[in-house]
Amino acid sequence: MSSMGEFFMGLGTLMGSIMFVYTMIQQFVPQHVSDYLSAYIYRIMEFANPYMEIRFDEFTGGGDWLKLSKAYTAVEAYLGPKSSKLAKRLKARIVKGDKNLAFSMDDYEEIVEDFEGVQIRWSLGMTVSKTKSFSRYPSATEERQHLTLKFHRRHREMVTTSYLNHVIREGKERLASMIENRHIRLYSNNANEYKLWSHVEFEHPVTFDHLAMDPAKKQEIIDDLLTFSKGRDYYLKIGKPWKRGYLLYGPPGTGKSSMIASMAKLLNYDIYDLELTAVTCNSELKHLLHNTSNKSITVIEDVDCSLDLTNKREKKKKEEDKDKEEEESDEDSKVTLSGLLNVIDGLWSACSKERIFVFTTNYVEKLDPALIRRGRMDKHIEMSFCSYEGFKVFAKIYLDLESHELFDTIRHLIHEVKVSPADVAENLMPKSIESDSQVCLQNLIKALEKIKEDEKLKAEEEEE
Ligand SMILES: Nc1ncnc2c1ncn2[C@@H]1O[C@H](COP(=O)(O)OP(=O)(O)OP(=O)(O)O)[C@@H](O)[C@H]1O
Repeated sequence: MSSMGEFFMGLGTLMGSIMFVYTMIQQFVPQHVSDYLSAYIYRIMEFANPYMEIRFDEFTGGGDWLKLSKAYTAVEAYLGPKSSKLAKRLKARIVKGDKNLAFSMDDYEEIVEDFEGVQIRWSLGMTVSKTKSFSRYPSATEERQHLTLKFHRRHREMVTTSYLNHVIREGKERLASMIENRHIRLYSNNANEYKLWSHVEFEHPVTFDHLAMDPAKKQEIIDDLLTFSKGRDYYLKIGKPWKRGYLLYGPPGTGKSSMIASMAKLLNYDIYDLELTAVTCNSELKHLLHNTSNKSITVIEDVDCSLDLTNKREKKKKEEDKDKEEEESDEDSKVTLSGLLNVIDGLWSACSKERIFVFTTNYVEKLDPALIRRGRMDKHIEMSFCSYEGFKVFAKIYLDLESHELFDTIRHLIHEVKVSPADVAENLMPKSIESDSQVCLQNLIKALEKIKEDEKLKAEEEEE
């Protein structure tokens, strides 16, 4: 390690001397001679420097279309444990859910590791953009990190093949285990004006076990999700992007949001809660979706309320010619149905893997058929009023009861009225930890009888 350090000191002195002499000469020679000399000096310096560099930038792409580099992320993960052992200056942070501090290399810090007898130097640098823009995405465009790998050029072959393969493989393995052990994140696109997405740790305790619905239907959904998550080879074989769309529809309080939370918990995917009304145009929508991660669920809740995405468009189409319709829909909102279809279904959708889209609505009949056709929304799931099976799930969870003489009365009542699972849960839930299960069941019966009575009165009024 010291020999590499000594060499760099020696090399630095030599370069410094050459530059000094060159600066002196420059003052006395004409410009064209100076240009000629600088080209030569550059070549001499390159020749004298036996070390090579490979740089990994934090972001790839250009302008506003930056994407976090996968290679950088893998290298960063690989260097994590090495930094805490080798670096003299470290950054420390607390990772939520972990008792220990996590360490990484500080800015401009270097570490040297030995790989099969070869010394390899890693350093963390920073590029700060000179032009301070006032765009919505300053963090990505103005301050970017890069990791640089330095080694002797006689090891070029080994470093660019076996060493880097080893780095990327180990980094990816570490990333996978970090993702498995970390908390699911809930991202939102309208919480912070300086970031595309802000996130919180998603700590919702609901799982599929808590969902009150027909057990066979629940199992079908679980199987579908698990098959999807293991479907890498299948999607490659059929030549389609690895993505799946779910449409959850049904009245309020039937568990659509709880279903999304359960899906994320089952697959350990992050959730991107996309608030369409906060998106100003199709291009911003594209940018937002381009910056979501693989293994994630993008959710658009109450899609019927989100801009002009309902079958109004279909009706208009019949009445007016196409150009006029496009103009009008542009006036209504900048995010158009075709813009949305393009990001979930077009070429852009193939830029990521293992992605789920979930749309929810209380009014499925209002949606444009183009939005929900099979292939786009692969699975349509009706979340409906509470069934006797649903009630049994709540009774088991809240009261630890699997049977009771009052269950029969409840079975008949639930069959006769339309009551949402949310209402059943609300009325059955014990008012205090000590509440008697008999009392809880009686409360539910009273509530169901009241609903039945109200429905009867309403029907009579409508008849009159
Ligand atoms: N099928 C269900 N299983 C278990 N709990 C449910 C179910 N449906 C509703 N709930 C309970 O009712 C509450 C509201 O449910 P949730 O928000 O998931 O319904 P939703 O269909 O998304 O409603 P909305 O359409 O109004 O957004 C939750 O606290 C949840 O615990």
